[in-house]
Amino acid sequence: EVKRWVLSDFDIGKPLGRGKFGHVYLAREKRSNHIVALKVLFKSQLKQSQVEHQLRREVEIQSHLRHPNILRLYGYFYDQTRVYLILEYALKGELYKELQRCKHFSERRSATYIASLARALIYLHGKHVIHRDIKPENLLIGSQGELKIADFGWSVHTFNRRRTMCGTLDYLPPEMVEKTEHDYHVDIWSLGILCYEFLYGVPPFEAKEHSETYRRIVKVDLKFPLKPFVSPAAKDLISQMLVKNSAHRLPLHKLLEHPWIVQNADPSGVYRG
Ligand SMILES: CC[C@@H](NC(=O)c1cc2[nH]nc(NC(=O)c3ccc(N4CCN(C)CC4)cc3)c2s1)c1ccccc1
Repeated sequence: EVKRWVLSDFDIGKPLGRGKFGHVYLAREKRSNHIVALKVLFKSQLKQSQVEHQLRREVEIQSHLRHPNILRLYGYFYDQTRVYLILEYALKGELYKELQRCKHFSERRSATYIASLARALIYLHGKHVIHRDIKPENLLIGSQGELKIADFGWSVHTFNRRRTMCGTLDYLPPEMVEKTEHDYHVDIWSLGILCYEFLYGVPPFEAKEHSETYRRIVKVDLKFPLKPFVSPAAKDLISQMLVKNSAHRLPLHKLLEHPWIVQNADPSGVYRG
């Protein structure tokens, strides 16, 4: 009984943002007056980059997920030239812009976000899904200030593997940089990178040249600046996640019991400022 959507089912509003292969618009479904985000992707660009299979997987995976910190995908449709994804509207926008505005987040805000993302990843991994692209640009903020993981374009079911990668290198764990096999531990690494960037405002292995970032990642050349002040407990958590041997990274359920999370994360998963 899957509904066949068409563009005329929606009133299109202002453009919300843009990403690879297309734009996302505010939209209202006419019959229900339900506000959604309509992601419009160009078939020509998808074909050119041979990512149609990735988009099919994104839709397949995201449409079956139900979690407060994972952006809902309600449906999709296409016409001659474009593919449309009907997505949950995240009212407070893009996390990376908020991070740019604040420079870096407090320990309480960072811990609250990291704990909610850990719970979302536990849910995902429980469904044998790896997101593989956890970074500020793929995180949105809902109406209550809660984080929503968006853009499952790089997610995979664990039984199949990926070959090529593109986009920012900063979040890649050693095993993906060295193109060895990888599994759900990659998301633990990326969450550690994210925690560092929330607290310091920059990712830990950032460098001018890609080759230098590569070298720092595979070496796990982790340094903690003196400014801004970050507690030893936070550094301890990050150091337990950014571990080269993926099997030795702190498991996500252990992360939720870590003293820094227990003492700083708001139990509701919502940062109220
Ligand atoms: C994560 C990238 C991805 N984006 C989505 O899928 C997206 C899905 C989705 N749902 N809701 C969104 N909300 C917004 O984008 C948004 C942006 C700014 C807003 N504000 C402006 C400042 N103001 C003070 C508060 C309100 C509010 C909502 C987005 S983006 C993407 C990928 C490819 C192509 C397009 C988009």
